[in-house]
Amino acid sequence: MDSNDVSADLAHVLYTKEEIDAKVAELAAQIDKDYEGRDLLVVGVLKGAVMIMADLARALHSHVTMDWMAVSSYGSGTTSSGVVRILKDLDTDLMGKHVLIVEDIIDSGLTLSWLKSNLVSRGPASVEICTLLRKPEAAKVKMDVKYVGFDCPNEFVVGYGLDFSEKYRNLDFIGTLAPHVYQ
Ligand SMILES: O=P(O)(O)OC[C@H]1O[C@H](OP(=O)(O)OP(=O)(O)O)[C@H](O)[C@@H]1O
Ligand code: HPA
Ligand SMILES: [Mg+2]
Repeated sequence: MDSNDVSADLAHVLYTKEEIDAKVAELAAQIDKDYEGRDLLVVGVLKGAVMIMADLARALHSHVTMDWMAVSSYGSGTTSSGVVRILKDLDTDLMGKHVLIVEDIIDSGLTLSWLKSNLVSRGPASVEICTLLRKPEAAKVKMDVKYVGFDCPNEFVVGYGLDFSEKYRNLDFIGTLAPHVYQ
């Protein structure tokens, strides 16, 4: 095998490109329906949400504007520190806007629960959450999430925006990392 082949670092494929594409189309159709007649601001959470944002935004038929926020709670490890830092704030004033936060994953839920209350405090008309993945067994806080792609196993996952030490974000599928990579 090519020593540069990333597939050697993966234990299992959880969601193929085709499964992700179908799920994103499903989420977009539901969002279009729910926000019919309303302008929507989609907020992508850098960097993990780049792939889902790009694909979801293109699948939406509603009028949307896009903005980005960068927060970090993981650094280079595999567990959340719980300390959320804003690395880049929004350029948009949220007052009176319908906001949809778009995330790649809800793991402990600490990042999004902090982010949601931060955005709610800015006076928007509404704030909802769309996440491609959620780990129900890892939840440390209870959160109301309107749009969920897949409930996934409580394992460290990579691909389609999700990284381990900044690697594997570019995979077009999602898989679990082989233990030898992080142990
Ligand atoms: O539910 P939680 O346990 O808080 O974890 C989820 C968050 O962690 C990851 O971001 P990370 O901080 O690794 O930054 P990144 O998006 O740049 O990879 C992921 O993209 C979510 O934002
Ligand atoms: O399982 C994960 N993989 C990659 N990044 C993450 N951030 C939170 N959970 C994860
Ligand atoms: Mg990360």
